[in-house]
Amino acid sequence: MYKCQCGFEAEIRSKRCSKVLRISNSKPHREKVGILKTVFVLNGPNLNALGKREPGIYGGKTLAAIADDCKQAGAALGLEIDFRQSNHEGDLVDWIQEAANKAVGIVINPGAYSHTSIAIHDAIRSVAPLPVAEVHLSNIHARESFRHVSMVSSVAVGVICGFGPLGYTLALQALAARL
Ligand SMILES: O=C1C[C@@](O)(C(=O)O)C[C@@H](O)[C@@H]1O
Repeated sequence: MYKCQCGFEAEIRSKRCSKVLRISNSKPHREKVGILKTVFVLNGPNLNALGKREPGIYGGKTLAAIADDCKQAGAALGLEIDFRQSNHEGDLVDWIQEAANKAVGIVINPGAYSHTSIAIHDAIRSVAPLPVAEVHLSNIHARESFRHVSMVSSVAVGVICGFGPLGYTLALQALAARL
C-alpha cells in the first residue's frame, strides 16, 4: 500500500504487468486532489538562443514563444506545462528524474546532447514507463552525419523532427492521446 502526503492511499498496478505504479501520478490520485496532468517540456543546450541562432535552420521563433505555444496547446489538452531549458547535461538528468514524481510525460529536445548523452538515455530508462517524446526543430537526418544518431530515440515513445516549433505541439498531442 502506498500513501501520498495528501492522505490518498492505494496500491495501483500497471495493466500491462504487475508493477506497482507511482501513486502521485496515478489517475485516481490526480482526480482526488483535482490536479491537472503535468507534462515536462525540457530543452537542452543552445536552445535558449533560438530566434538569433542559425535562423536559416531553426527559424526565427524564440524559446519563450515556443513555451507560450506549448502552454496554449497544453491548456487545450488539459495538460499543465512545466517548460524548462538548460545548457547543462546534469540539469536535464535531474529534471527527467524529477518528472517521475511530478509529470505524466516528458517532451524533450535534448539539442546536441541527443547525439552524445548516455546519461540522458539512462535517465529516461530509469523513469520507465513514463512516456518521453523526442522533438527536434530541424530534420536531423537531412543534416551532418553526426546528427543522424540519437541516444534518446531508442528510449522515446516517438520522435518528431523537421517541423520546426510545431513539433512541440504535435508531441504534446501525441502524448495526450496516450494518457
Ligand atoms: O541543438 C540542436 C537542435 C536540434 O535538437 C533541433 O532541435 O533541431 C538538433 C541538434 O542536432 C542540435 O544540436
